[in-house]
Parts: sequence; C-alpha cells; structure tokens
Amino acid sequence: MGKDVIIALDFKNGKEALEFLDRFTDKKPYVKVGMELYYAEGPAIVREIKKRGHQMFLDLKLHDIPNTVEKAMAVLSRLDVDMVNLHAAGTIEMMKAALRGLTREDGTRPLLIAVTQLTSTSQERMTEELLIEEDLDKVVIRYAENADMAGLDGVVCSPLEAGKIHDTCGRDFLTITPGVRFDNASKGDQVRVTTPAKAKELGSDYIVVGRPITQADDPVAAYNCCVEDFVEV
Ligand SMILES: O=C(O)c1cc(=O)[nH]c(=O)n1[C@@H]1O[C@H](COP(=O)(O)O)[C@@H](O)[C@H]1O
Repeated sequence: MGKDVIIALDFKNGKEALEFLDRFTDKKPYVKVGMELYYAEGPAIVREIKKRGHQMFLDLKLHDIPNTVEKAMAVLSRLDVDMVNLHAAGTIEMMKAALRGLTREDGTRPLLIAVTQLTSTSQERMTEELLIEEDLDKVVIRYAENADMAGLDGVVCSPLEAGKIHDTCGRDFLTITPGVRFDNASKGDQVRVTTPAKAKELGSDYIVVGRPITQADDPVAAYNCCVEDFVEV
C-alpha cells in the first residue's frame, strides 16, 4: 500500500469542488469527500469525481447500532469508492456489521477504516467532557486494536500515534492521518498536528490535508509541497 496525500474536498457544493479539481491538470489527486459536500450533493458528486479518475475516500464516519450501520454500508458498497470510515467508538460488533454490509456479492469492497479519537480532541477535552480518564494515546491504540480485531484495514488517527499503532497492530495496518499543517501555520480547530515531513517520519500511510491546500493562494503548489515532503523519497 503506497503512501499518498489525500485532499479533503471540504466545499459547500459540487461546483466549487469540481472547479477546484480542474486546477490539477497533470495528475488526479486522491480526494476525500466528507459530510459537507456529500450532504449538499449526494452520490452524484461521488460518481462525477470517480468518473474523472480520482481515488476517493468517502468520509461519513458512520456511528450507529450495528444493524443500521450494516444496512447503510450496504448502500455505500454500491458506490465505486476506494475507502470509507466509521467511528471505532461504535464497538467491535458495529465494526463487524459494517464489514458485512460493505462487502459486495463478488467479495470486493472499499478499504474500511475506523476513526479513533478525532484529531481535534485533546487529552483534556477527552477526560473532562467524554469522561475517558486514560491517556489519549492508550485510547487511540485500544480503538485501533478493536478495529483490527473486527477485521478492518486501518484507522484514522493523528500522525503522532501512527508509529505506536504500527508497533501494536503491524506495519500493514493502515494509518490515515489528518491533522497536518505546514510549519508555523494556524492549527485552526485541529489539536494533534504535525507537518507532512514529520508525518512521513512517524510512519503515516496516508495524510489527509484540507484547508492548507484548499485555502492556499496556490492550491496546486501547496499540494505539490505535501507530495514532495510526504511521498517522494
Ligand atoms: O475522518 C476524517 O477524515 C477526519 C478524522 C479526524 O480525526 N480529523 C479530521 O480532521 N478528519 C477530516 O480531515 C479533514 C482535515 O481538514 P483540515 O483540518 O482542513 O486539514 C477534514 O475533512 C476532517 O473532517
């Protein structure tokens, strides 16, 4: 599984998202469609972007009772996307149900990845508001172990936890890591962040980058910087 930069297409409508993608003339970046764009445009935007030849992470972070998640993943399995996610907090039973629902009749399926603790969650918020007293690292690793036991392909976590997750779940267990910022840039609502180069050093398999690219003066240049720092040897 190669390393790659996934651009988060956090746009309010399909027009803005497609105009943004029109800027990338020499290669088709791996992209992520999240709740904002999917709720605005529905499956049509997934089909249009896939038709253009992009690999796609459909980020809807499913979190519900097992039966509901199984049925919802069965619907998503009809879309030709490359990766989907859910919340590991839904428990191992929910994750197993998701895997059943996502697997098509011919046995194929997109990669299934579990969100551990959101990269916007600090130790303090987790303890004070979520009442989880354990160290955040330990919680992230336990959620990753649960996802691994459920048969999933990997997790979403911050680059800071990627190495520990590979030590625990093996090098082939994928770490998809948002929480990426260029040096000295604003973190915004992100809490657990690193640069693309640091994410590479820490062993992330994919980095997910939104505003540092989509809100850059020159998004293509910003994307190329991420690729140079994270992908290229
Ligand atoms: O599952 C995700 O993609 C995700 C999980 C997580 O823990 N943190 C996180 O930021 N994300 C997503 O990754 C993207 C990060 O965007 P930026 O903060 O603009 O780079 C957003 O689309 C988030 O929804």
